Amino acid sequence: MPFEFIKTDIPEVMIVKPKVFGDERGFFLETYKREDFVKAGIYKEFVQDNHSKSVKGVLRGLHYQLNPKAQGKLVRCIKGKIFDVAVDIRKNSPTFLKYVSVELSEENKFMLWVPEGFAHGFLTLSDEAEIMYKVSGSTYSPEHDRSLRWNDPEIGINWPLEGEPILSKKDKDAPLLKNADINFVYEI
Ligand SMILES: Cc1cn([C@H]2C[C@H](O)[C@@H](COP(=O)(O)OP(=O)(O)O[C@H]3O[C@H](C)C(=O)[C@H](O)[C@H]3O)O2)c(=O)[nH]c1=O
Repeated sequence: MPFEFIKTDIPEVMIVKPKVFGDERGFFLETYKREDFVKAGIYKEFVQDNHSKSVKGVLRGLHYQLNPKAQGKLVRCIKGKIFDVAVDIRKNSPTFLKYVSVELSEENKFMLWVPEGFAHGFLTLSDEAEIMYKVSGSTYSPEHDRSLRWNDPEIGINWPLEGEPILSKKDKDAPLLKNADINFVYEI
């Protein structure tokens, strides 16, 4: 099995550890294989691939797209290191507002599966970091794109910050949860 699916404190959120084949030339790894991910319960079709680069201290998030354009994300860091976070924002979920955080890096090659119904964000820990992530469910829909304040005390993410983060205007002005537009409902 080329992937190890590691459970987290939130059942739907998984850390995916790919099998890395190293040799004197470098390395090879499979970064996605539908049959293995379906077996692990990640069955939604991927419809878009994204790639972003950030300098140290950049914090992107917390972002999500509203239903019916919700997105799942399979995130990996191909250069540098990030502190990646998935927050459960599904109303009446037993893990509502709980979050999973994990360091994803060029080194560890770990991936984080962020399902629909979760807000996603990350802090850039290395001088530069590049992430590539597969998106399931819906393609980008600006009308459904939403932000949630990165440091909302109701969520209380313990970001490993060294000073103030570098934020986009959208993220600086993001609403707190109590004012946010969220329409995810937990389904058994
Ligand atoms: C997300 C997205 C953005 N764009 C355009 C819209 C803006 O003109 C520009 C930058 O967008 P934004 O500032 O929203 O990029 P991020 O701050 O990296 O947002 C992403 O970062 C967090 C961590 C996420 O999980 C989401 O994928 C996404 O919200 O790219 C597109 O054309 N397509 C897209 O799918």
